[in-house]
Amino acid sequence: MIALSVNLNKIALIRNSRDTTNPSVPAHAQLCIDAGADGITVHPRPDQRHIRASDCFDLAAMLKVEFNIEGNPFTSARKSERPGVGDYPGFMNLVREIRPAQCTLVPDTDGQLTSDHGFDLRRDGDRVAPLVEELRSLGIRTSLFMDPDPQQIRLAAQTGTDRIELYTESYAQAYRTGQKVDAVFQQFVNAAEVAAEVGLGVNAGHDLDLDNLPRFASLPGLLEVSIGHALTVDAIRMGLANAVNAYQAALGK
Ligand SMILES: CC(=O)[C@@H](O)[C@H](O)COP(=O)(O)O
Ligand SMILES: NCC(=O)COP(=O)(O)O
Repeated sequence: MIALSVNLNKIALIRNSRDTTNPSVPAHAQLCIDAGADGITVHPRPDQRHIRASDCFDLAAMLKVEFNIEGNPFTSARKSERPGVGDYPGFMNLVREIRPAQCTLVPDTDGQLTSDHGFDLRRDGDRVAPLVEELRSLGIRTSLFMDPDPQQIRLAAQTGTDRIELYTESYAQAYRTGQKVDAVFQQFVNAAEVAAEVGLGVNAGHDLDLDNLPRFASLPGLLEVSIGHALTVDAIRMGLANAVNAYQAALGK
């Protein structure tokens, strides 16, 4: 069964547009869980544009399902520029204190609009491996955000990580345009086969939606998808519980 981890970034984005606690991130996490979500994902960025460090602590205090915290491990602490909002402690400091079930390392720079590439482990593998070792020593399952590149995935195994998360934007784009969907999906199949060969679990995410998910769910060995943007948009139309049910159905569950 492929786990559905709902990313709550966009719930926090709506909240941050006012000085308010509405919508409540923990309350919406509970709605997702009550509707059958298998996990909750957040991506606290240094500018705290959506998920704040405080959200991560609030979620950690109430979640009874897997908590996956995603982010760039090399970000440093940053003072909040917004009155009443706590400072960003730095990604690794946050994860060390919370110790979520899973931590997905993502090579985003601070100013990126969204995540748009996987790790280059030829360049950064020596920096990433010690962090993977530390996180695993804290009992945290690790995952590295990767492009569907077999050579990079082989390098990921050398870091000691438990899993990779395949960055699925190229598949979503192919699906949107109807261009070369089979060929692009085959790249992900090849990547998943290499991951299995080198002993890595396979997660996936970014721009998965109700249209492209059923086909992607046929990926061999897929363990988990984390979905936020499209699911939140669908929830505006059909309600959050119905959206979670629809995504679970799209996963064949
Ligand atoms: C790594 C990834 O693709 C997502 O986890 C990320 O959370 C998207 O970030 P935004 O919600 O800030 O676009
Ligand atoms: N890791 C992907 C994720 O958590 C959500 O990505 P998206 O569905 O918001 O594009």
